[in-house]
Amino acid sequence: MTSSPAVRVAELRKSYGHFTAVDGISFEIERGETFALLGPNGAGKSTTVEILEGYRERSGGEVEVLGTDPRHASLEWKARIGIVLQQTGESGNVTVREQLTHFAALYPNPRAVDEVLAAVGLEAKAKTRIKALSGGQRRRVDVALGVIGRPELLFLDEPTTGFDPEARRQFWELIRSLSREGTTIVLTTHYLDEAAQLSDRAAVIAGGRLIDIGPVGELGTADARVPIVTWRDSGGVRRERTTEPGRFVADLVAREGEVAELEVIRPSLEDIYLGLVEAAEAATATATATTPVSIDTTAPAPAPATAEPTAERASSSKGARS
Ligand SMILES: Nc1ncnc2c1ncn2[C@@H]1O[C@H](COP(=O)(O)OP(=O)(O)OP(=O)(O)O)[C@@H](O)[C@H]1O
Repeated sequence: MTSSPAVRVAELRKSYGHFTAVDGISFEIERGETFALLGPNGAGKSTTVEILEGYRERSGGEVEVLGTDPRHASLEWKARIGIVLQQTGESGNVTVREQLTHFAALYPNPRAVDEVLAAVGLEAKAKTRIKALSGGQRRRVDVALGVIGRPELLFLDEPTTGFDPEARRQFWELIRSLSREGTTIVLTTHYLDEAAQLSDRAAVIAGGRLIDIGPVGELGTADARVPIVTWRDSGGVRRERTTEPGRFVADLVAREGEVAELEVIRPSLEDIYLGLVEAAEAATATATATTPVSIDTTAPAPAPATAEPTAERASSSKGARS
């Protein structure tokens, strides 16, 4: 058992032509941690994760995943990693059980197919062909394929998109049980409640830069985390921000007796996240506005950013085969 982190990223950079998608990001993920990567569309999350998975080349910086540079990943290394992609093409004529059985055979120490079927709530659909499943049920197959190989490190990219509320709760339980078994989990999601429920720590990325990182309850400034007490009196709904909500409520009740619609609201991860992203976007806009632009009429026009073909990522199981 080694104590090196599961993931170590130092000054990671990725450019697509002239466009810098990831701009010097550094972080570490401890073994056994559930770590969320948050950020608006186009922030650079998928690019970062694809580099960690070994499906995309980086332009600069250092990356180590389970002690290996993903650039030089072996088949053995790939078998230790599970991947649930944002979108997969898992469809076809085979049944759910056949698909899981087929992929389980590719790993040295797979989970039992029945155990995985139960964990993702697909027992009743085991004999159904994948093409006959609903979108949310197919997503569950994606998750099942990501965990069947008993990965040490599991990447989940928007795992619960299309899940109904019950399926999401069930999925959260699955992730918690994987985490209890010691699996390291890297979660990319736009559902901030999901990140708050599941993650130990989170990183927020915007414009290719890391704008905050820490335990989910400690992101943002202390000021942004100040609770708000709300209640109703004859003048309408009242709100008060206070770092001592208990004392404030005790004083309020001592003064006015029982008050209507009393609530102590702590800013959610979503509130904190939106504040962080807004501040980062405002800082970028200010920096852009104050940077003098010199126009060199003799210089050739810059070439358009070259689009790099989308990295050929595949489900973990395919990764293990290739
Ligand atoms: N193959 C590519 N060629 C050129 N630019 C790309 C390529 N892939 C991504 N980009 C650009 O890099 C930036 C980061 O994209 P990325 O997919 O990493 O963002 P993201 O944070 O995962 O976004 P989302 O939340 O929408 O999935 C975007 O501006 C995107 O347009």
